[in-house]
Amino acid sequence: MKGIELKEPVSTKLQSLGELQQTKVIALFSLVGMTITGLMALFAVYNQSWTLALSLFGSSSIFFFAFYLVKWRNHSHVSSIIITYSLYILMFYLILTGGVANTGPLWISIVPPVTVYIHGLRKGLINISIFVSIAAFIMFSPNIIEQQALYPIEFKLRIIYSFLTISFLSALYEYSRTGLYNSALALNNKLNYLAHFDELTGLRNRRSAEIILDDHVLKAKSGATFSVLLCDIDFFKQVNDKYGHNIGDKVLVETANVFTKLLRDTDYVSRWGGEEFLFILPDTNINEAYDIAERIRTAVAQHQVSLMDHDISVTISIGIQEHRGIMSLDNLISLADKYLYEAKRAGRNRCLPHV
Ligand SMILES: Nc1nc2c(ncn2[C@@H]2O[C@H](COP(=O)(O)OP(=O)(O)OP(=O)(O)O)[C@@H](O)[C@H]2O)c(=O)[nH]1
Repeated sequence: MKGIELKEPVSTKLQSLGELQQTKVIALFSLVGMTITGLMALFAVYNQSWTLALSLFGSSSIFFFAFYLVKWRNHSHVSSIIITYSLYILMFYLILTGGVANTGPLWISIVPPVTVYIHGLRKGLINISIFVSIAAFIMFSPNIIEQQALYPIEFKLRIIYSFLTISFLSALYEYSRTGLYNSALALNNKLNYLAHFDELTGLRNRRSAEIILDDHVLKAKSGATFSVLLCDIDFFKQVNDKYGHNIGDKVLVETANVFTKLLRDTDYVSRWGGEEFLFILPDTNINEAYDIAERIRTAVAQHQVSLMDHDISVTISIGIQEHRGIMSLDNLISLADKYLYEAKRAGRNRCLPHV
């Protein structure tokens, strides 16, 4: 049943905005990575550190490839994997060789923010733990390769301490960032829901019904038929006056439930106003619409709303109108309203016109 189903999925807009932003950041990371390693490579050439220059140029090309993938091929996931792991390999290389004047390990502080942003908190922390274990192993193990850089123990310890502190701060930042993002997403869902649905009954609201009506009026130009039922609860003011507004609300909710249970999969029902409801019945002529209206009217009249000490029931009046030819939306609704008014005048608890 389409009674409580959204035409376009909620939250997708904000979600895709978030994905778009992440794609942009991945592109930016790869661009910055490419530029920095490129500049460092030039600096290494200037210093005649040929192996370092070659590795940095290699890294710069990999970052360019990651940039190409995200920018022109839309492969942001592959690109993010390339950025992360080529960054790790470059860092291990800098720790191992010392980079320029044994300052290579200083660069590992960029690993935590990049990792948690790209991989999220859980996967990011796992990656960081693996990274720091390997980095510590390289720094603290006896020489793995011949030209391995040697660092004073105080330097190695402080590099690890500062790395852990930056990891903690990055995780904290990512935690609050995702928390805020999720609250914005939930709020967006709620606003989107309220823009299309009535909070009390859960039915579509008038705005949503008007969008569907516009669509059907347009389709009717190419020969499609549809009908509307404008329905109003009889003497509803008396229900409020006698039992109070809260019971009045309960009656509205239960009446809405009766409606949704009776609808066909293709039909729509909306809360048009206070105690007024509008049904849209696609591919339905006036005769079929009358049968449906009668079924709805009878079901509401037979339904008992259970209160603490007794039950109450209400009746409804319905004005029916089939869309014909190039009838405008206003014309369609005002004709349905005219029949509803006649049904009220004729004694209520009825559907008009008779067919
Ligand atoms: N409980 C409750 N009452 C509502 C809500 N919206 C509108 N109403 C009430 O619906 C009543 C409508 O009253 P009227 O327009 O006089 O119509 P009626 O008493 O139903 O009489 P007829 O339509 O002529 O049969 C008013 O008392 C409104 O306050 C709502 O969301 N909750």
